[in-house]
Amino acid sequence: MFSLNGSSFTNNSLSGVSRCVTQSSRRGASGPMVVVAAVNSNGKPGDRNVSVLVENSMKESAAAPVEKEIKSTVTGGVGDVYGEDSATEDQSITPWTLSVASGYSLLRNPHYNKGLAFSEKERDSHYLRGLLPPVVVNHDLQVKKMMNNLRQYEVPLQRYIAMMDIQEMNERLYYKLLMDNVEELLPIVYTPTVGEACQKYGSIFRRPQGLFISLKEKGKINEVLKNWPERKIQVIVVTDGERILGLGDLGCQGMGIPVGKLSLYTALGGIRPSACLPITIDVGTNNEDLLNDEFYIGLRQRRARGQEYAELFDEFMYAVKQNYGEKVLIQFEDFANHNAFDLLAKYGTSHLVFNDDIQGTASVVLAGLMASLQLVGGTLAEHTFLFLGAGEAGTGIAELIALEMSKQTGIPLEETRKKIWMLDSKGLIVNSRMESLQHFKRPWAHEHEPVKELVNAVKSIKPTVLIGSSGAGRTFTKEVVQAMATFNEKPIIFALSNPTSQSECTAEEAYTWSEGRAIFASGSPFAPVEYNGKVYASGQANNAYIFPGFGLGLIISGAIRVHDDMLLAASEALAEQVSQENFEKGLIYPPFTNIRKISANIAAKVAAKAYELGLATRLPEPVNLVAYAESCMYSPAYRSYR
Ligand SMILES: O=C([O-])CC(=O)C(=O)O
Ligand SMILES: [Mg+2]
Repeated sequence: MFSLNGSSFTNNSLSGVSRCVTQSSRRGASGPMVVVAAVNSNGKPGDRNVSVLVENSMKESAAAPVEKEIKSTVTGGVGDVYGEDSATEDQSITPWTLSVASGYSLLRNPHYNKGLAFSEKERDSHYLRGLLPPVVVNHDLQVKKMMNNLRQYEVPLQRYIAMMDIQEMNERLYYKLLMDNVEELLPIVYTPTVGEACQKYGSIFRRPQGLFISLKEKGKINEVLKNWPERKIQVIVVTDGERILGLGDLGCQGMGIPVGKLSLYTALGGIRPSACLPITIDVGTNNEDLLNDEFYIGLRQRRARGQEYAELFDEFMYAVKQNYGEKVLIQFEDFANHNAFDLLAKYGTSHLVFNDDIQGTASVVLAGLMASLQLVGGTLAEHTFLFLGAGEAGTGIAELIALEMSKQTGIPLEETRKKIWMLDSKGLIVNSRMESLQHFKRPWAHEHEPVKELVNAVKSIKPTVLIGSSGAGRTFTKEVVQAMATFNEKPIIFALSNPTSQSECTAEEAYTWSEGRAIFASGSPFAPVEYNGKVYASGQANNAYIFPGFGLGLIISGAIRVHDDMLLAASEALAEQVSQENFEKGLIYPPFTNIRKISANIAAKVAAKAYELGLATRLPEPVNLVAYAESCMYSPAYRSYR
């Protein structure tokens, strides 16, 4: 129920407007205020079948006399809850209604705006007459026009900015564009262009996206969360900007990453946009260039560490739980190693948390390896792995591979780990270095003489699989790739570091130097390569394949914790989606064009695992989880407003 005084409401899907009202009314604020009441068809408050009347009351000063206006009521259909269609919501609360002060504000609200697609009837009933030119177009034509416009821009960053503007103008157009043109637009809103966008985020800054929580907000994070206009949050992606892709410390400008990841949660995984919350924790930056950049948008100080950092983070984590409950998924993204492992360990037992760089990357790479075995033969345990880079991605992947090997063979984890070697900036990780190793590297120290150079490690260990997770570009040299190709008929080479500039080698280098024999995948996309008259298309081993479906699976099952077995389930689900036709082209990942179907399959396996492990709270378990996952997905189709 709602109360006009704003003292109580129970619908947890309230728009931000109504929540603001509730707050300001409670405090008796004298500033600009919007009073929201929910009424039933008789105009009485408190019915489920609500109309929301928005009344603008400007009581601020004599210059702004009380202004009352009750205008248009926009009503949606069954399946939508407060303007959002997703069965991850309670479907019984329908229909939804939104009142807007005027047609003019409707056109400026990205959640509801349809632009030229408003019908004649809608133009009549929502005060839009004259505010739009006469033509009425459909969604498809809008998409076609926007794609034509986007393609005029030759510089990817310009396309990124144009996409930002579309998102701010018309959300459903943005998501339809992205979904209908996923292969073309993923490299724009996501890796690699998002990396450049973060580097220049201050300069291209327009309207803020997401929530910025800096040291200035210490002690007030609860209030900050309440400033966000949505109440029913299902996924948070949070970064502190210290290790943005392979680009290093970009401080507050790392915000592009949570924003981009959450766009994918919606477009690829079907989580409704209003349930997604991008957050950047700003504790400063050690990036001198940014500290001296007049357009930098973050705190101009060096990074807080130790207790100051821990306290801010703790306050944040508990405020999140308090505001959004224990089933909100918190995805950690692009933290530096030293924080990434600690935060995951610290909050993994009290919150629904997932580190995409450790766990999402691991799951996508394991899926690619499972698929590769169809091309090269053998079991996982029969292969030997060498990693360049022993940080979050490298050790995360290694651990998941070792776990899967152990499950398949019954050999203890300590033993399966011995099939996996790692080389960091100081050389091969060997027992004699044990004392000085960071804790997350220790399980990977094996008996071997010290080796400094990658090429020498390759020659000595003779891996069948070489994985780059170093963040350092062009480190798989010709000599390294050629060495891999001398003792492997089909060397498996994954150059995972992002963006493209940091990739350990290019697709062209991998195919050319291995004489077309490599099974190659990379974190950032590469165009198909022609070598000796044959075209080689490579796969993108990017966690974008996993996290949207993984998150959907957690949400639809009401999971309260993440478990490694769920990651293994996600890998299996993804590997199963690689078709014979894909294999024939040498592909070990399915194309992104089918990503929603892939995500539904991943979600179903993850959810099934959550039920099996007793970690699911949404009961009863749906009979057909794939169908259920699909039915839960957000659609960007326009609603018609009565
Ligand atoms: O964002 C991406 O493309 C993959 C990823 O998580 C990273 O590189 O940190
Ligand atoms: Mg990342």
